[in-house]
Amino acid sequence: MEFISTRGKVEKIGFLDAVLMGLADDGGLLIPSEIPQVSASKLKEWSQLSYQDLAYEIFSLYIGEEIPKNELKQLIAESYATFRDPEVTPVRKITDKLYVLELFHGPTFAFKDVALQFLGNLYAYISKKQNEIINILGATSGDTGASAIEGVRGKEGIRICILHPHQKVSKVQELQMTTVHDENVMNLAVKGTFDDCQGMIKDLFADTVFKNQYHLRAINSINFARILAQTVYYFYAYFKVQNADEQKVNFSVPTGNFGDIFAGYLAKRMGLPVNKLILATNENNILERFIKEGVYKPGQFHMTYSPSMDIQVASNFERYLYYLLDENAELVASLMAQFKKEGQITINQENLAKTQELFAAHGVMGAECLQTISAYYQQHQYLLDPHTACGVAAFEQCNGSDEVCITLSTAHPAKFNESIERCNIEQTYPEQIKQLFDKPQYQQVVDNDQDEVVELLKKFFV
Ligand SMILES: Cc1ncc(COP(=O)(O)O)c(C=O)c1O
Ligand SMILES: N[C@@H](CCOP(=O)(O)O)C(=O)O
Repeated sequence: MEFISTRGKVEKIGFLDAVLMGLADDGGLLIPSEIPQVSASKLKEWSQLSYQDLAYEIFSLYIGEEIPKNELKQLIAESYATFRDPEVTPVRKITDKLYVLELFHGPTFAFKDVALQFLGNLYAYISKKQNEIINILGATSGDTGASAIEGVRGKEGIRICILHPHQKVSKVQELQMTTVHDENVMNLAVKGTFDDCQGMIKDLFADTVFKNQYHLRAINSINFARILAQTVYYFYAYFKVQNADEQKVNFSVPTGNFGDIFAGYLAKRMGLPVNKLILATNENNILERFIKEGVYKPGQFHMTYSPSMDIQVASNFERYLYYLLDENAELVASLMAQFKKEGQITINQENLAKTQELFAAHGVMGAECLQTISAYYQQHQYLLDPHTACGVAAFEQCNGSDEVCITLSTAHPAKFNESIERCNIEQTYPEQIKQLFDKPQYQQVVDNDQDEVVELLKKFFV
């Protein structure tokens, strides 16, 4: 399998080079040159597989011979051995219409672990095999950072620096990142928003001289390996729905950077019979507005009960745009340049209709989010975290009466007790989270200033 850029200015490269490149060198995003197709008979075979075996089959389609079979199997086994549930991502049936796909059984209690446990091990593998220096630079609204740090802490040949928006992540998220005291980890708390953090790292990745000099590697969903690992649970969950092939099966996805829902889009393009992708946002609803109106334009930033989705500029939107525009890289490049200049992209009516054929969207306001948490707790004795609650509220709004829906549960409620307490629900913290409160924190608070960050990176990355 070869990889190309959404902006068309990168020579075709293999999977491992795509992982190391992270952001495409022309500023675009890497995607497979062709999307592998999975036949109905293959799907039937896959429906019987364990999570790990399914991951192996799907990964192999993209990795080919670049990692020997037994080594890939070993990487997958190690990555999912850290999960607390033997099914890795179990599916719970809540009602006849609603299933919840629990993605929070990994070490940091968020869906990010599914991809980042694998990517952390993959980086360690590449570092050892190819003697590559791995200096990871990432931005987080709370979950990616904790998960990426957990995936590589203490690993030889790897350093990691994570930027998070100061005082705009939950307390547990902050503690998960900043109580790690390994010398290969640096946490920078930026006085700004997640978009500021993400903007900074994207600029640094786009500066190929700096990127190559300091061997910068990405763990955000700009890295295609993240998307790939996240496609697996769409297949796995679909196979768990009773009589899925006789029903219309939707997925409802709490969305910020458009990464997780893009993985669902990719699964559909590979042949998984997904009916509709329901995009759930909070008050930061740029993506809801895009799906309803065809205009992609950042709005005012809001702090919400679902802080991990407090995102305005969604990295993976560009990947979707590429496919929406019939893989016309030149057009994508010019639209992205226009976005940089004018802060807005508008698609035509034909493309809006195409988008609305597959996507529905609902922006969930704070009161509706809390009300959904309370209602599901009372009626189904099931405690939703605020991001998942947005997904469930969007399911209620957008699911057709003849459709079933799998809502992605992207985090454990214990990570967001600030929001759960507002529903007057007392929850018990898992032991791993409880112990964080006794530990000292290590982080540097910095201004929202790229030069200040660069100086710190130069000292930290060897
Ligand atoms: C708990 C949680 N839910 C949902 C999201 C949104 O996922 P994505 O950015 O892939 O759209 C995030 C972060 O991105 C998250 O941390
Ligand atoms: N919500 C994310 C934001 C970063 O998204 P990513 O999927 O591109 O890593 C987070 O928790 O950090």
